[in-house]
Amino acid sequence: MTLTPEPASPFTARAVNLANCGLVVLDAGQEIVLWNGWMVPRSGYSVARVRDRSLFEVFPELRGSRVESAVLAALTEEVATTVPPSTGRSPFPLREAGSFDGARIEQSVSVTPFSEAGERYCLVEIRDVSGVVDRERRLLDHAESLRARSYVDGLTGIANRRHFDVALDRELRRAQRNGGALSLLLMDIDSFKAYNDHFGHQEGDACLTTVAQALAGMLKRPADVAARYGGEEFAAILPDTAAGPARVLANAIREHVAALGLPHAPAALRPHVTLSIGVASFDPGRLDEPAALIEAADKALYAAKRGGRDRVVMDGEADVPA
Ligand SMILES: Nc1nc2c(ncn2[C@@H]2O[C@H](COP(=O)(O)OP(=O)(O)OP(=O)(O)O)[C@@H](O)[C@H]2O)c(=O)[nH]1
Repeated sequence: MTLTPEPASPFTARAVNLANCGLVVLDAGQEIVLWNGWMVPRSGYSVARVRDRSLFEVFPELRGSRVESAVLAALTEEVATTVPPSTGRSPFPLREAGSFDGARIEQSVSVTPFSEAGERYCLVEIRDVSGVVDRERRLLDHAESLRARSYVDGLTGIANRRHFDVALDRELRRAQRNGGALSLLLMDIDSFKAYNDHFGHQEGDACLTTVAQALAGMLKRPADVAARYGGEEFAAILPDTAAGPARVLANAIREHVAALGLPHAPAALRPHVTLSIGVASFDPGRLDEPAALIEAADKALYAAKRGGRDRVVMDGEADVPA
């Protein structure tokens, strides 16, 4: 099985053929002088097929690859190189033993120069790292899905508070830079304690989810963010939206939620679930930091509650007595 410049002892040949990786030795002319048993079923080439042929004649697609550079560096400069698995194509057209139409195995290739009896050679070791690469891929996918989930509210499926904080900061900076508009809506389900007390906490959760989805459905622009701000409180970040259009949208959201006709508790103001909404808009020098904007929207929301609920109050109207 093994091909060497000098006949290998049966003991050495057996060990080389048992190695759990591809072992290929090239002479100074890049011709194959050793091809171990691991290579045969994975490449489909027997020792006889590769004998005295250049590695690059056997595998023309290696020309111009990192493996060719590594072989040249080893044979001309005696430099050892490891070619790690890459996200692109694996260098050698090797497949699982016995499967010639399956996927290429992922490979880590090292090329090491050595001299023997005044002749220069290089040893090419090819390891099957498919398992490791596969695990890494799955870990990356998992990390990505965890990252995505960490920005989503587990109950309602809309953005969570963390997402809201990041988005508000980003959009405020953008508004600062471009001198653009930005509005923030803070929304609270009216008399939600009564809802929970009457229907139970589970029904309360279902109601929160329905309202959250209804809110998200009302925001049409890609940069708009609908978020669960806290318990039964929601927020909407509306980039490029001045106070006037924000009021119109806030009223549309309020009406849309009311029109869902979700039955409310007898103790509530209306027979159906309603929202109170506070609106504040980016105002350079006054409301240009997240905390200030949130405080203004919260004050407006509080005024909406004091004013009788099921209404929209704008920043600035908040000080008007109910
Ligand atoms: N089911 C459910 N209830 C929640 C959740 N988070 C907060 N709540 C409830 O929401 C209710 C909020 O009540 P309050 O802050 O007293 O306000 P309210 O009854 O909505 O009254 P107003 O806001 O003044 O209209 C509390 O009973 C909380 O327990 C949640 O995740 N699920």
